[in-house]
Amino acid sequence: MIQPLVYKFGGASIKDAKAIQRIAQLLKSRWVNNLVIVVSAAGKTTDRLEELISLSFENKEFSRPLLELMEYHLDLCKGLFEEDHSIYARVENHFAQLHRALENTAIKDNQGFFYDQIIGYGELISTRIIQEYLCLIGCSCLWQDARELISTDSHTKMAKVDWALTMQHCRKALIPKLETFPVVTQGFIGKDLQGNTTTLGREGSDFTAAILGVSLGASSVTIWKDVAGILNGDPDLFPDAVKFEYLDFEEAAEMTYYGASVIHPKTIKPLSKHGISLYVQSFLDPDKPGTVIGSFGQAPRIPITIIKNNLILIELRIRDLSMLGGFHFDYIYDVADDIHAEIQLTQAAAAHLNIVINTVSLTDEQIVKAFRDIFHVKVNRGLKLITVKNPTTVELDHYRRMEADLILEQRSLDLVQWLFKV
Ligand SMILES: Nc1ncnc2c1ncn2[C@@H]1O[C@H](COP(=O)(O)OP(=O)(O)O)[C@@H](O)[C@H]1O
Ligand SMILES: N[C@@H](CC(=O)OP(=O)(O)O)C(=O)O
Repeated sequence: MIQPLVYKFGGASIKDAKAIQRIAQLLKSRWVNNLVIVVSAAGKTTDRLEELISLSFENKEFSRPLLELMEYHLDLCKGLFEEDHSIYARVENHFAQLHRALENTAIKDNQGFFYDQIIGYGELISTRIIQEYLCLIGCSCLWQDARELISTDSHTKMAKVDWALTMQHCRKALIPKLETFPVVTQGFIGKDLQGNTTTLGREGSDFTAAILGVSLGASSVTIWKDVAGILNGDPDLFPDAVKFEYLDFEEAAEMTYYGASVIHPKTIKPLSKHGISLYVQSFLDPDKPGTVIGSFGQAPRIPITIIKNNLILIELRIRDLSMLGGFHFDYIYDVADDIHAEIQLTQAAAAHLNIVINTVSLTDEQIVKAFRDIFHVKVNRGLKLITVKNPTTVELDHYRRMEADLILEQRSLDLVQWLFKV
């Protein structure tokens, strides 16, 4: 069989009926059997589901916002299907299940588990709508439950992928289907060995596309976004940002690590390992080339600015006055791993160490407890990290003017990072 192709569409690309019609035309003009279409929840559905989950935890009334979310999906369908189409009953049925799940007090005690059983409904519903609509316009395709493909551990809210099992499932369950029909499946969700739904972390659908791309030995993965490609800064913040035509895997991975939110940070590594090119293209202008991420070697040295908010600075001072050594670094990375915190920056001095992490769901108490055996711990919240790769005097002068709020600066030859109080 010809190598599969993976396309991924995020929430913005399917936020209303017009947007769905646009991506359906994009797909129709590129229609081939061996296409895997990974889709996220429509618009801001996942945010709405998080709000419903919080209401349910607090034993507050959630019927009204749930109804509004259902109305949003039914309205979306009205712009695409005739009144008597079976999709309406299907969507209503999903919402009835969702209502029951939100009421299920038996699983509410385990908050992470409860979250995972509910948050993926957005994807389950959106993929039904997209698959039915594609069939309606003559693009016959199959709906595939991603949980039958992506196998994970049971870690809630950010499960780890079991690559060997996932590859097995993809070969067995997906490849035979792709011989005859393209497949529409969900981003973001998987299943653990007990058969429970798991999730890959917020905005994890890009990662799903990479997992399926690797597991199927795809020829390429294309992520369709509302931007022209990867730019050297977020266009919402830097209107003059320029697009990269080519970007090396390493450079792209670094950008996502420092916080460029255009691609989920876990997406690049597996694709790079298997030499599968990643295309980032605009669903608003699909015929225009976007950015190709691959093995190109050194990228042009233009400044790249990445801004990341809501970070936590943890100041660690060694308790027994010994000097900082390899043991301390091993220790903090192990602890960070245990508490599922990602370290964004470290700065070391003789007997103390500053680390910046991005896990805001941890309380100060949890953070202090995690490190206190070895360190005195101080936690500072709500910080902004600005990272500039290949800085010129323009960026250096600009950010130096914000000195009053500067908490920490770190510089190397081709990278400057500033941590600011917001
Ligand atoms: N370096 C960058 N290049 C392009 N877009 C960026 C960059 N950094 C941040 N963005 C933002 O990423 C957004 C697209 O990502 P996202 O909204 O997560 O897409 P989706 O939900 O469709 O997966 C753009 O609208 C843009 O504002
Ligand atoms: N719907 C999920 C997963 C995702 O990746 O969405 P998007 O592709 O729209 O960022 C979320 O919002 O977290």
